[in-house]
Amino acid sequence: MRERWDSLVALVRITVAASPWLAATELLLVVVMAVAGPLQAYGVARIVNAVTGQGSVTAGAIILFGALAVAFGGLVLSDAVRHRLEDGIEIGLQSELLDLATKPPGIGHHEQPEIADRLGAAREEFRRLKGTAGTIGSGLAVLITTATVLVLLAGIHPLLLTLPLLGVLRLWASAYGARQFRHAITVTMEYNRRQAKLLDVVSHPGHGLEVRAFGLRGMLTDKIAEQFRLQNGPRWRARRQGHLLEIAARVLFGLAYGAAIVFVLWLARAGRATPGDVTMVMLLAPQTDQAAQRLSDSVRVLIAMLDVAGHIQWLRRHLGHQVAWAGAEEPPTTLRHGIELRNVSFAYPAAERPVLRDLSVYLPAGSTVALVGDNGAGKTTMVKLLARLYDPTDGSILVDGADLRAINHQAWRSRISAGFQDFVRYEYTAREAIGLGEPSRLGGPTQPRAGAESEVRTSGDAFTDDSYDAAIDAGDARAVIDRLPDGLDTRLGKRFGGTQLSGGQWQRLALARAFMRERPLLVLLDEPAAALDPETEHALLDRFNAASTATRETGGITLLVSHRLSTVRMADLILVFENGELTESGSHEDLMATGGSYAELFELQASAYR
Ligand SMILES: Nc1ncnc2c1ncn2[C@@H]1O[C@H](COP(=O)(O)OP(=O)(O)OP(=O)(O)O)[C@@H](O)[C@H]1O
Repeated sequence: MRERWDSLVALVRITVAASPWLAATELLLVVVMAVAGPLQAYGVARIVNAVTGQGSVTAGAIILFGALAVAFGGLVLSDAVRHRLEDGIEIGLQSELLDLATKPPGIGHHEQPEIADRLGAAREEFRRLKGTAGTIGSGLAVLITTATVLVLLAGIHPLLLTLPLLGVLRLWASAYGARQFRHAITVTMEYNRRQAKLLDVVSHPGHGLEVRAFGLRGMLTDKIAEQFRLQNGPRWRARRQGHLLEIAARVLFGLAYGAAIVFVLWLARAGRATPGDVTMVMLLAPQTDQAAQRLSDSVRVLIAMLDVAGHIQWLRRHLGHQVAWAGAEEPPTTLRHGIELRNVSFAYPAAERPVLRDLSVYLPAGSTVALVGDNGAGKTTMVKLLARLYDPTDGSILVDGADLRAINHQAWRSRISAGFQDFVRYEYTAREAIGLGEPSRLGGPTQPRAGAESEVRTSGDAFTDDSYDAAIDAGDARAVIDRLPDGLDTRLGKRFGGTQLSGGQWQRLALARAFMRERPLLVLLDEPAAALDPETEHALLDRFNAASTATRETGGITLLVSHRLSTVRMADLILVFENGELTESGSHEDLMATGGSYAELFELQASAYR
């Protein structure tokens, strides 16, 4: 109950935040229009009585036409107000959800099923909240209409109050059905998420070749249909139950309506009711029915809205808490000593076993460090911890002695450059796709929204052509750019009518991007050239080293993850991982002299090339 109340408060706040004035106007209009309906019936009754010789026609006509004018004017005005209010709510919620999903410093929240479910549900249904003022207003309006109708009917005969009472029964049926349906939605959210994921696999153009080559289409579409069935079975059953209950309540109301008319006719014949009373019952009884219908619609919509508002409120609480772990200190301008991992252990969210265990290692300033080890040994996880996508579960990472947790994560990341195996294919112009390696100097579309906290730290003037040339050469992307019809200004990607690139060409642009940031404190290269042959990877690393002179000047550390030991041997320090633990460390010569697993693997790889 308390949760529902919190959701209701959140719902009202969301609407008022969009525009207090528009929200208040909408509410007022709805209330005024609510009184106008029953007043019209009252006006007609007065006219009928006047025609049969009781009272004046003028008074009845004034009430009738006054109520009609208010209803019409209110309708026109409320339409305009509602649209503006709805737009405000939609824009506000859209950017809030985006902020909630992206503001936490790490990415752990995306991997927690409850957060993923609630984020998915909120994203899918947040537009429902646009109509909050209308729905709450309409509920209030119905209550006012019903109160007016109650007074008018009670004036004729108290027994007629049975009609609005049956309306309450209908309302209960509707609320019960709506609650059952929302419950069915909540318990089937997981199937919805799986279905979305599978749809993404089937419909993503990049997956087309593999899906067809393995003949997976049939199997995947069957799986999608299965998730659809699992999701919709309980939802349809809940909906059907709700409908049956509502139909039963409506039939009961219809019978009571018939009985009420017979009853008031009997009263009129006995001289205990006027012809105006008969007309009024005939007009008001359907209004009670409509009121019950509108109120049950409002209740159904409100229950759905409360669910969505509840998700948003929950996300605010949980993700807001995660935002709190963002530190406030600035990173050092230059690294004087290096980065130390002290007794670091790490387990992924919701995972039972730690992936890294009690890792202690010193990465000296200005050095190139290579991470090697079997698949799943924990190399990428260490890279993610250094980029502060996650915080260690135990132990700490010290940057020149300062705990990384105390450093502002955005400021820290603005001093990191990176090249990954799973790089992003930005379908912008080639200039932008490369320049995004240092967005603060790119200008234009990457500038933050007004009022939003900037993720982009200014680090110098806009790029010159020389900056691009140097990065393109270092990333070995010159041939790719030369073949583009408009050079750097060519739009990339077929989706927006641009030029499509091959996997290797995209990769070279990603590498050029990694060279755009000047004076980084940390360069993270996680198998950035996995799709290239060993010689090209070697040459790339040489270029990276040459370009890293500036990095070394600032004490910057280059961290390279690679399975090719011929490339790795040039590193100052090689760290060998096995099953989440650091088993060997030292220079190539040291490790070869030790004769451990590194030396064994190096010999094995070298013999394959002899
Ligand atoms: N997001 C995640 N959630 C849960 N477990 C994860 C996640 N990412 C990786 N893991 C697990 O952590 C372990 C280490 O993964 P990691 O990616 O660090 O290995 P790696 O040494 O980089 O492997 P590779 O050489 O294959 O890239 C693996 O067992 C993997 O299953």
